[in-house]
Amino acid sequence: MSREVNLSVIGQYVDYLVLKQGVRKVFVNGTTGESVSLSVEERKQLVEEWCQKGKGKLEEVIVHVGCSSLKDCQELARHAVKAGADGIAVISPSFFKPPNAAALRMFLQEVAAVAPALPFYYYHIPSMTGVHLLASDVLEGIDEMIPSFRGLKFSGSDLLDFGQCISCNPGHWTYLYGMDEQLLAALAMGADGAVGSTYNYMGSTVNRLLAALDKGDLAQARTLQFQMQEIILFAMKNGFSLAMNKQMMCELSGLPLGPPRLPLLPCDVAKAQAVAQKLHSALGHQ
Ligand SMILES: CC(=O)N[C@H](C=O)[C@@H](O)[C@H](O)[C@H](O)CO
Ligand SMILES: CC(=O)C(=O)O
Repeated sequence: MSREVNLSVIGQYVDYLVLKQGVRKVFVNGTTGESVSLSVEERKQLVEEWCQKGKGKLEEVIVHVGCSSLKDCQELARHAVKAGADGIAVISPSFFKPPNAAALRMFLQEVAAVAPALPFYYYHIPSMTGVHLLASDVLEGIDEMIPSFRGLKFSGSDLLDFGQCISCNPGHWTYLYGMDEQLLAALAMGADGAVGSTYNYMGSTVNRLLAALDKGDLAQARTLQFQMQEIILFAMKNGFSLAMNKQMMCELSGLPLGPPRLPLLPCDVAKAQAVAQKLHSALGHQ
């Protein structure tokens, strides 16, 4: 049961994101996209489909090209250039873990070097990689090593580390925060934007949060963050997982996005439906 990739729904999914959620920037083949469970060939096909179907609709397509093998990362980075991606991102390898921040920087440098014209991001997600290096240590001196380095996708809860990453900005780095339940705190710290699994169905909510903050309406931004927290906490109490997130994406988009691939197991549909119900009531729909 290899659970095949279904390329045919991507065009419709782009329309759903743009029209229903107001999401115009995507991060392809990341955690939610189960990139590490896919073959290099499948990842290439997905990138081509997203870039083609997103043309004229999406503003930015960042492609995650991280793998255990540096060679595979490089192949995917070269492919992302050809496919027309706007940027690439890389996680730390996690079976053989980099022994220190310098080793991870060297790994990132070797990937970035084959696609020097593409903006390059380090994707920090210690809960998944088990690599608990400080992101701020990884960033030390990275500007000189990787001229295309443009920033960080930070999916961790350590706002001390995140703050230190922001305070060392040479001026042209972008910070994307990836813990949806505490985005507002990260924005206060200086995050520029957000990438997260729940924005597949709370994209419009997070857009309202960002707009409220831009207007200086902190009370409204808090209200929206608390609503998002209520939904995420309810999901957590029901066993939130990548599989549940994917089922939520099916429920909310109405598209057959399918179950995850092994070793993950599908989520109980009734649980995802209960979370979807919670989402509607917390956000005041219906
Ligand atoms: C560890 C993890 O999967 N992080 C995701 C993004 O990177 C988040 O979007 C979380 O799924 C979300 O914040 C819920 O905890
Ligand atoms: C959600 C997210 O950040 C990812 O899929 O990588």
